[in-house]
Amino acid sequence: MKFKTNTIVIKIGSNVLTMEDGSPDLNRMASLVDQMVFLLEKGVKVVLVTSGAVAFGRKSLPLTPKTDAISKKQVWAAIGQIELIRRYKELFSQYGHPIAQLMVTKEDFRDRTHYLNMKNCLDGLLKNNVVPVINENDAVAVTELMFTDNDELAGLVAAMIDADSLLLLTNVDGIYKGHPADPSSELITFVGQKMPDLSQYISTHKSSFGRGGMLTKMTMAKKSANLGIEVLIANGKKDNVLVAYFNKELKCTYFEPGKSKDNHKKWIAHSENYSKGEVTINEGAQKALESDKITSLLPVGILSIKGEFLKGDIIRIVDPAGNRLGLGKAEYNAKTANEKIGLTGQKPLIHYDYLYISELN
Ligand SMILES: Nc1ncnc2c1ncn2[C@@H]1O[C@H](COP(=O)(O)OP(=O)(O)O)[C@@H](O)[C@H]1O
Ligand SMILES: N[C@@H](CCC(=O)OP(=O)(O)O)C(=O)O
Repeated sequence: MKFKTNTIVIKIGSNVLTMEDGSPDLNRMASLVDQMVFLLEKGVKVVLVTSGAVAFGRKSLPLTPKTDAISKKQVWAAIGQIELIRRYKELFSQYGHPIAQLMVTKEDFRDRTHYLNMKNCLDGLLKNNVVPVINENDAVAVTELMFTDNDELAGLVAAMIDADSLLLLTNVDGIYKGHPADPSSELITFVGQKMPDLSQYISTHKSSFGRGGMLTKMTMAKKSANLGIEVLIANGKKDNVLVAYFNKELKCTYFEPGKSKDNHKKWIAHSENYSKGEVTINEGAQKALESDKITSLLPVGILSIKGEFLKGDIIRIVDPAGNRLGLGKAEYNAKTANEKIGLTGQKPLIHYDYLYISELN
């Protein structure tokens, strides 16, 4: 197993930062910061995606059982985030390492301008050796504004900054063939690009404070690896986990990275949830897009168009039977696209540079 260590996104799950009774595990947090500083001093650029706001808030302000689930999450997150970031600030300050806080929602990944603004900020922080500390803005992110969990957010951030590695720290050593608590379950240590789906091994069980569970971790890991980022799922509750990572001795589930390194395509590949419309293409166009040739999607290959989209919006591409083929950025709006359906000699609806055809159809 070969690890590269230039830019790394480290995601720390709530359960890593909490003890069994739910109280913040400040010793664990301190140890992880020590190790992040170790990585920084070795020249690694570190971006931290951290959960823990709700868990920290829950401990400091008990709410009556009558409070509804959404309000609870908002109140605890709003209270807990200050505590969480204050602790990180104190711990990194001991070493003189500056940190910065970014609170984001799904909406911030939705359009290209927001996306590029966020990327510009992260690039600026990294250039100035500041560690960005990112969490979802749970106080405002409710229902459709929510990420599935911070694993999804970490994957989006890793793609955005073109990270080399994504390390998802949780409370188990990785993905097991079976329940992790069962001693006969075997840890899957390597997931190759061509390996079949692992979801059969994953139960819906989550840790006490986790949100998405192992299935989102695995889905995000696969997706990020397909985009050329190596991904490791490892146990953040184990001492020296980051040092072991640096020394290439980490016990974990490692996802082999694919070859893609194209940033536009990374953004598009992660945009499924934000797509505004759908275009059905004919068999000829499907063959061309799935071949190794550089091909844009032309109106002549389009059968029909659904939804209202504008220039710059992400649209889904489906085959004549409605199966999903990929995603792309529209070069013009739905009205113009409808007028051009089936016509030759027209500007592409999706340019190759902004086209992502999924390898996992
Ligand atoms: N096959 C499996 N291998 C490993 N863990 C699994 C598996 N199936 C379910 N899990 C559960 O997934 C949990 C980790 O996911 P999650 O609770 O979302 O963690 P986090 O809070 O770190 O994001 C583990 O504690 C484990 O109970
Ligand atoms: N943003 C939330 C965490 C949400 C989340 O994804 O939690 P986890 O599954 O533990 O990574 C918080 O800070 O409490």
